[in-house]
Amino acid sequence: MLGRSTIIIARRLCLIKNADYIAVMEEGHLVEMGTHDELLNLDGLYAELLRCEEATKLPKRMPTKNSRERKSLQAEDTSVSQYFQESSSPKMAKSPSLQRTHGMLQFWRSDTNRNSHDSPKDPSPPSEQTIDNGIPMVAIETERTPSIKRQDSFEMKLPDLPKVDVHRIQRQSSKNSDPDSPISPLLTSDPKNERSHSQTFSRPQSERDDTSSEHSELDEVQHQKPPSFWRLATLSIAEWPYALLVLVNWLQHFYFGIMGEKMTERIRRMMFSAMLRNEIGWFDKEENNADTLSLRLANDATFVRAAFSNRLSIFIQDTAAVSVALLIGILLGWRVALVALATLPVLVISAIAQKLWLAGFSRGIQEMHRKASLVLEDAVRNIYTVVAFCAGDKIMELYRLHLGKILKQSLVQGLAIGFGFGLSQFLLFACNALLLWYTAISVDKQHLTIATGLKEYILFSFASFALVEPFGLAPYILKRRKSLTSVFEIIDREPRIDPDDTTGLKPPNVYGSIEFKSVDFSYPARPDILVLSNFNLKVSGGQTVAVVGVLGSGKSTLISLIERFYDPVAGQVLLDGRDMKSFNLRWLRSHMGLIQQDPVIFSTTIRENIIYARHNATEAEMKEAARIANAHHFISSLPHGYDTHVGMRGVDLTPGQKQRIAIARVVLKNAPILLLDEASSAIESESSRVVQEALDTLVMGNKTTILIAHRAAMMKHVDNIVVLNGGRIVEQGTHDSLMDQNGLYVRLMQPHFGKGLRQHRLM
Ligand SMILES: Nc1ncnc2c1ncn2[C@@H]1O[C@H](COP(=O)(O)OP(=O)(O)OP(=O)(O)O)[C@@H](O)[C@H]1O
Repeated sequence: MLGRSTIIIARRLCLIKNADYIAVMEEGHLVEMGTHDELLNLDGLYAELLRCEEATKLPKRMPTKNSRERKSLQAEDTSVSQYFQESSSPKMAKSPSLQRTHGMLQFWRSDTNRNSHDSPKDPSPPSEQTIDNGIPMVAIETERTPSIKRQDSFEMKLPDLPKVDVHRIQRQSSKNSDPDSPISPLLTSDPKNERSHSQTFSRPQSERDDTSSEHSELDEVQHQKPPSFWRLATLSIAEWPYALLVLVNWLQHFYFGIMGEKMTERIRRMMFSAMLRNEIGWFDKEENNADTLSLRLANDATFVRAAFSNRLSIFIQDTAAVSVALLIGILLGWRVALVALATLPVLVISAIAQKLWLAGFSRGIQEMHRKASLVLEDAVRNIYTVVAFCAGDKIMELYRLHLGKILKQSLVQGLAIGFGFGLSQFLLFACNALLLWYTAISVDKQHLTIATGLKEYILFSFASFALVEPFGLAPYILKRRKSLTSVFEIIDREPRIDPDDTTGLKPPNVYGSIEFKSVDFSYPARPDILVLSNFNLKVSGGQTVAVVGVLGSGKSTLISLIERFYDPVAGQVLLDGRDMKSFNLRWLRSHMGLIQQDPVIFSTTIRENIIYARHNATEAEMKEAARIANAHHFISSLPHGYDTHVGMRGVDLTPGQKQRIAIARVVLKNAPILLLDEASSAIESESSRVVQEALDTLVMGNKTTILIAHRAAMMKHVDNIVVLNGGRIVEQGTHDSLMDQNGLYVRLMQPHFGKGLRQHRLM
């Protein structure tokens, strides 16, 4: 360490003997300083510490030759410790100087042991006035004035409260207790007697006394042996439950965990299939949008698991704990058990009130926070408008207003919550205090021993927690009962149009004639607005009918009614002269090929997307369908061909490519009825040409086709054109006849004209 300043904080003093300076600290003060030799000559704290360190190096316990010698040494120890106990008050014993003295006493004891071992015939301790090195005890006490700590002075200032003479009661209770009873050590055990359990069960005490002197040495030798594994088998009855507890806990979590996982999986599966079974009208509702449903699927099932599986395990555990506690409590002392029972309702009410109180209050604030965050959401969504109108300050002001309201509400609620919470806490502690008070009274009146009293008190303290816990769960379940009911609402709901209904007709042949007979229709989400009113239309089998009209005139609605996504409010939709409702729904839909305005592409491969229509289609059939749809060329040019993944909802494809895949799917399905909702926009011009060619090929067949079209070129090839306005047919005929009429149809066929027309609603 040459050329370097070194500061060592030493715990082993022998390491710093050669240090230039040794500083001895006590309670933050420097009390001694000097070299090793100087400090030894000073014979102060350093010397004392050194002696203690030396003492700890000695063997802790020197073997004694026989029990008589040990007894005599114990007697000496006792006399010396009595000397210290008597000569210093309990408060004084806490002072550091006296602790040091005590450390010296320890040192002296070991020294004595060593001496006794060396010269057993002269076991007498040194004079009471001197210990080791002849340092006078009195001198130590007077030299180092004991510092009185804060808690000492606090204790001294306490009023002289009445105290229960614990020692007297315990002496009496130990006299009264039956040592031969096998239950007594279990029921009256205290930490001091804890080790006596196995002794009690193994052998009566009287026998032990007789043979104690002979066996004590043997016992000692046995105790010094390292415990073997088989010693586990000799655990006493009191110790076995702890081992069992581990096993039972493990089993509880294992089985309830499995049960919970299975339950979650089953509920999710049931919810998912129940959701898919519902009619389209159900999905139109605001509360059943995709985001909400996926959230419900994720959260509600987990909640049911939490409510039933996890809570059930806690409930069973707590019920068992309370029952056992009550039983033991009554066995130990029925009086205290009755008082504990009386306090339980108060505990339960206070716990429930506390949780309901908190849940109720937080709900209001949460709602306010939600409203405030809507301001931000609105601003972010319309950020261009906000920035363009320099409306940032205005939005900020609005948000500040919301926050101000929340602050005001929170202050009021904070006070109320504080009071409610305090009250329920008070009740909790008051019940505890009552129990403790009554236990003390029972001990004082000698209805109970102090050990039993303490056990009863601790037992009921734990039992009250176990009792309150399941009731505490009630508000959680109440609060989330909406989720609980929502799960069963979804699972138990009977769909208005049931795809799993197997009772419907499945005729072997379909001619494909479709008729709308006096149909009134409004969407379930907007029941007051009639989209179709007294609508009549007949499409013969194999005929191609084009439906044109302004935006929102009800064209797509016709297709939805044919597919039975919805049922008419009044009137009938007929297939081959029979009400659509009389057919089996799966059969009906399998005879229709639908291409929607915005084609649906699943996030899988192109192959999977095409064969979605017919899973047993061969490779050749699939490719032929793609060829008819003008899709084979572009698919083959992709690196993975038909096995190309199209990304989420087909984001990797252009709208035209998506449209052609959808057409290929319908071609593959080869259904006798075609329903085409032609996209009027969103297809790039190049793609538009190939898409239109594909559609033209599709329409040219001899299938019944209902086509929502926007192109004049297409209209020339159709058998009948229906012009809709406000849910009514305003014109009908071939292209040429309608052109001659020079009505709405002519205007609609002018490029981009139809979009400017407003529809007339039927109310
Ligand atoms: N699911 C729905 N729920 C409620 N109203 C709807 C629903 N679908 C359509 N509508 C309304 O019904 C009316 C007719 O819609 P429809 O889609 O049949 O018109 P469209 O003529 O096909 O229009 P577009 O050419 O834009 O597709 C419109 O006013 C529309 O807003």
